[in-house]
Amino acid sequence: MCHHEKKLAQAQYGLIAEVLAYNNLEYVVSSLHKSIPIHVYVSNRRLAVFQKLSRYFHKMFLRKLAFSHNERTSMARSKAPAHPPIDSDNSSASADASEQLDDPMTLPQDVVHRIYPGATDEEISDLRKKCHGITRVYVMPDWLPAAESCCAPFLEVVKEQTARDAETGHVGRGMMAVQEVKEGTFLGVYCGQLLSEEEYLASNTSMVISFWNKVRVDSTELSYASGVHLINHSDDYNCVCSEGVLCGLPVLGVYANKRIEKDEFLRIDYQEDYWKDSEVKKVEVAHFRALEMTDKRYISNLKRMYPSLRQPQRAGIKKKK
Ligand SMILES: C[S@@+](CC[C@H](N)C(=O)[O-])C[C@H]1O[C@@H](n2cnc3c(N)ncnc32)[C@H](O)[C@@H]1O
Repeated sequence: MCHHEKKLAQAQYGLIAEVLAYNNLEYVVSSLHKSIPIHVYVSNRRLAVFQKLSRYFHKMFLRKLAFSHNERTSMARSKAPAHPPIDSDNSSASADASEQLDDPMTLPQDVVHRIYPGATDEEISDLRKKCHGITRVYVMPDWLPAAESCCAPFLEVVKEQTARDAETGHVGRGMMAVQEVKEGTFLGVYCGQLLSEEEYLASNTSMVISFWNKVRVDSTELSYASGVHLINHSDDYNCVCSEGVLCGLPVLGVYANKRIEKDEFLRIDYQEDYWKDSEVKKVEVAHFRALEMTDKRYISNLKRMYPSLRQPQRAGIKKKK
């Protein structure tokens, strides 16, 4: 790998999300895949770097995919156990993958959830027929390129998410749904700085996510970027991560794996490794925001729960006719 390529690889992994989220939409780059029409909106300034990254990541990650079959996504707190290098068992898969580089349709389809921005329902069903094993298709949501921040309009960053056990206190920021979210809804791309193995080992942050058991994305520096990096842990989770390919680039998408109610907190399973040797004590987080006594919804919720409150009985003696 030449120096320039290495620099590119270390560029913000989240660029793809950033590119899509910018308001300044001047270009439409189509057909990154030869056989599938894909449209990506990028700003003028970022077009060149985007095209370069696209080619580079495409090559690099197809190779990774080939040997990362069945590996699960997990949150990585800091020093995770060293992952085995590409061993001889995998070398044939890796070689196969290099041969497949020009043909994205030969990816190991059972682990790849492809994301096709801008695809219509017809195109999606057509894709499903053509590519066996596609289990999840993300369609680029309208809010992604248009939003001022990349956070979905139906999500909100909450400053303090409480623990379920009130005495335990808070677990820091959290993400909440401000309207009902259907099962399967795409919630955002996990973006941040792509870390090398050395950088990862030297880092000491709780904001690194590792996926394909090889790639680590550090979201420490992000201020908003879709907010999915702020989702707190719960064993009783309502969203999951899914490795995906967006316009030929690998992304880590987060989606709702069940219906999420209005005012419900988003929760994700960081998995056991994250909590092993952690200084932070894992607690069960609140699933819903407690409403202020003065909140209008508090009163209407009470009325819903206790219908008798709707028409308060007047004390007093009935007048005789
Ligand atoms: C990826 S960050 C999530 C966002 C974080 N709350 C913040 O404000 O930046 C992970 C950190 O959140 C806290 N956290 C998340 N879920 C938790 C839980 N169930 N119990 C205790 N702490 C939790 C821990 O401090 C953990 O290291």
